Amino acid sequence: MSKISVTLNKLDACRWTIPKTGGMRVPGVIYTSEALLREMGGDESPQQVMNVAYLPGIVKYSLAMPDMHWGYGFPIGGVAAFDVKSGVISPGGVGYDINCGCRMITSKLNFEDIRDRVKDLVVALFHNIPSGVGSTGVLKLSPKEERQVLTQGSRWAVSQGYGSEEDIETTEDHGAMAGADPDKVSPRAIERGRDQLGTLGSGNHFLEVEVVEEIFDPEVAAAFGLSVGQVAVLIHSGSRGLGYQICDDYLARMVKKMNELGVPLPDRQLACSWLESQAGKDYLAAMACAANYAWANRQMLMHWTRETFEKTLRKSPRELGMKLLYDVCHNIAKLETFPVDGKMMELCVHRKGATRSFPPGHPALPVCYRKVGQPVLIPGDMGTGSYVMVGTEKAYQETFGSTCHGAGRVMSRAQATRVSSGRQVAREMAERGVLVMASGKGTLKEEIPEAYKKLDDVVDVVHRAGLSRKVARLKSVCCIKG
Ligand SMILES: Nc1nc2c(ncn2[C@@H]2O[C@H](COP(=O)(O)O)[C@@H](O)[C@H]2O)c(=O)[nH]1
Ligand SMILES: [Mn+2]
Ligand SMILES: [Mn+2]
Repeated sequence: MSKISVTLNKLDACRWTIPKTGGMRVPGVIYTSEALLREMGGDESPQQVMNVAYLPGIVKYSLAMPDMHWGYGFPIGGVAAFDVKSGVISPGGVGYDINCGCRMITSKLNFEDIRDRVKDLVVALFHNIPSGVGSTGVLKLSPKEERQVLTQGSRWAVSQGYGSEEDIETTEDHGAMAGADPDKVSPRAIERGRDQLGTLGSGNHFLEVEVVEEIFDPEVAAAFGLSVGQVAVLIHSGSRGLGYQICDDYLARMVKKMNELGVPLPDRQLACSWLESQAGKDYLAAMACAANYAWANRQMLMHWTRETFEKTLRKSPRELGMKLLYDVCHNIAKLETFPVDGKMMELCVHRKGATRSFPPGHPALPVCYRKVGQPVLIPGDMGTGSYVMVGTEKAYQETFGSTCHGAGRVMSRAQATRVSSGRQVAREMAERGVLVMASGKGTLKEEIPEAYKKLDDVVDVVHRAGLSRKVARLKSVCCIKG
């Protein structure tokens, strides 16, 4: 990567701009705060915001959210939109874990109902939800079944008895992205996807039981079915080895053809293809397959979560009332329409570690949320919990309908492991009132809360900037990690 120094000009309390210099086609805009910027130290993600601005067809600006940190090519927390006619698509702008995302399940339970059963719950969840590096699930898909998963997404899982029609209604894109073509997925990726459906993954992926601690917006909270003291579950997982392999395959194909693009780029990791080229179309069709796999995956994980609650607490589905609040993706590229300079424009919006944040009235929202806006799920770390926010008109106008996706790392995994050397992380978490279990030997050390920015700080920025509004804060009670 060529080294260029980054000039950051403060625009207002929440925004810094990077002026257009060199080969940049648009300026950069970073949503953050003085404190978060200071904490980032030497992280090279502002440089990456600049690099993304070199890509052909980019519209308005190259954006980053306050949870930003270094990623492959594009920063994590990055958002960039490209004209579908003159722009490109880049696998590094989506990320290796295609359609990594979160889903939240609300319940009729109050913390009092589980207070004495938290240990039983975490043990049962850990036992029933396969997790860890390369973990395999209970299914070994036939080639025909896997093609169905890749094209039908959540609907395939529901057709097999994992959940209900109602779950599909409250999943982004109804849990299936159009245009998925399994013929654009390599045999190696298909092989990797065969036995990993219904598995959580490793490290940062988790399944967490949480309790609603504070409500900020009573009207929206009521529409989302949230109240203080209520028990909810947050699941964070993605497309497993299949998505990783698709990203890797298409990066290799696009890197090989970088010269054909005819546009000098500051970083090979920005490998991309014209949206109208065969490689661009093939990547979109393969990416949609991975997105659908991830939705089916989270649907199955949710099904086993419901079953685990039923068996452990000896309650019926009706008594538990475990309802899918919403499922959002935070690593994706989507063809969407936005106003640009007073005209509606067809764009390919890359959200890499960024969440869609659509406003009230948007036709893509389920009818039940159309009056209030899209639920936005923002996890923090295993010792903290998460926020539920709501999408806004400001995000629609300013950030191609996007907001942050989490707290975002401040330490690499290696750094976190060094810092926590000799510490009993599970015990520390228990002292904070969170029971944690992990598959990976080093996972808890890599995932210490200090490895992430403070969730309150990140959420404050997007709330003050108007990119999404606070609805509720939830506290972790127990968590299983990969
Ligand atoms: N509530 C929890 N949040 C967590 C945990 N581990 C990570 N995180 C947050 O999730 C996002 C996900 O981002 P990704 O880029 O890794 O997909 C991350 O930024 C953290 O803020 C957890 O155990 N519980
Ligand atoms: Mn992921
Ligand atoms: Mn993720």
